[in-house]
Amino acid sequence: MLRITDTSLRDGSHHKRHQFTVDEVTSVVAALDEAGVPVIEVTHGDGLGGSSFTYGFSKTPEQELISAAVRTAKRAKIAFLMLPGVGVKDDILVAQDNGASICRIATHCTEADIAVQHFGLARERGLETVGFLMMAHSQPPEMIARQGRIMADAGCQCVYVVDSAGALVLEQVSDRVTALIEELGGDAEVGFHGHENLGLSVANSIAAIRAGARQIDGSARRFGAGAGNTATEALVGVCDKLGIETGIDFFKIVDAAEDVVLPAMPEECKLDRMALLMGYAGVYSSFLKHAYRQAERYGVSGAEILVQAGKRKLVGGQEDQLADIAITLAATVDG
Ligand SMILES: CC[C@H](O)CC(=O)C(=O)O
Ligand SMILES: [Mn+2]
Repeated sequence: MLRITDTSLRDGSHHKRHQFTVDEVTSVVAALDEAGVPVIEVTHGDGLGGSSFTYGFSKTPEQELISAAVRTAKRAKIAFLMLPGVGVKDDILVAQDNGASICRIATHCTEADIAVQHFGLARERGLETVGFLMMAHSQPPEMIARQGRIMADAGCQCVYVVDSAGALVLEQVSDRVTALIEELGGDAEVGFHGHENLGLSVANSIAAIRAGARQIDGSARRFGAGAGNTATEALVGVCDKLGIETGIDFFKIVDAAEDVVLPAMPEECKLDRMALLMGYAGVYSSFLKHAYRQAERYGVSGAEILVQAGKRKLVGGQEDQLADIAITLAATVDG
C-alpha cells in the first residue's frame, strides 16, 4: 500500500507564518486521522528549532503542538521534521518523549553527510527515519542517488526526492526516483514531496509512484509553502481511480480538507505570479513569505527578489540573502 504523509501542519506552517494554535492542530489531526491518513507531520515550517528571528517565531511552541497531535491521533503516527543545525539532537529526543514516532531529517540535496549522526541517533532510539533531499531539481539523478546512499548508510529508511521549488517536470521526477531505487536496492524506500508551483504536484506524484516511490507527501487543501503541496484529497482521488491503494477514505478526506483544514488557513495557497516564478526559476517555496516581507520593507518587486534568488541559487537557511537582494534592488532603483 502507498503511504501518504500529510504535511499541512508542518509545510502549512510556512503559509501560516508559524501561527498554529493547539485547537487548530487538534481539529486538523482529528479530521485527517478519521479519514485514515496514516502519517501526519507537525513541526515549525523550518523544522524543530525553526522558531527564530530568521525563520519566524511560532505562536505556540512546536513541542506543544506535537503533544496535542499525539494526544488526538487514534491511528495516525505523528512525524516531525528537523534540519541539522536549525534543530539539534536534543530536539529529536524531546519530540520522541512527546510521542512522535517518525523522524524526518532534511538536508540540501548535496549535503546528506550533515545528517549522519541524526539518523544514527534516531535509529538508536527506535524512531522510524525518513530523509529529505531538498531542492532536488538542482542536481542530476546521479547526484541524488549518491546522496541517498549516504542517508541510507546512516540509517535512513526512506529517502525522499524533495521538489522544494516545485520545479521538477514529470520525467525529471521519475528519473530521480529511479536513480535512487537503483542505488538503494532494498536498503531504503523512496518517497516524493511535491509543490504546486508549476501546477504539477499530483501528476509528479503519480510519476514518482509509477517509478517505484512508496511514500508520498500531500497537504490537505495544498496547505503548504509557495503554491502549496500536492493536495492530499486530490492525490487520494487520483490513486483511487488508478487502483493505487492508500487506505484513505476519499469522501472523508475531501470533507476534512474543506470543513476543517481550510478554516485553519489564512487564505488559499495561490498558483499566482509569485508561485509560478518560484517553480520556473527554481526557488525554495518557503522563501515566498520572506520575499513578500522584504519587498514591502524595501519598496521593491517581490517577483524580482525571487528571480534574483533563483540566479543566486539560494538554498534553505539563506533567507537573510533575500533582504540583501531587496536592499541591492532598492539601491539600483534609487540610483
Ligand atoms: C525548511 C524545510 C522545508 O520547508 C522542507 C520542505 O518541505 C521542502 O524543502 O519542500
Ligand atoms: Mn515542502
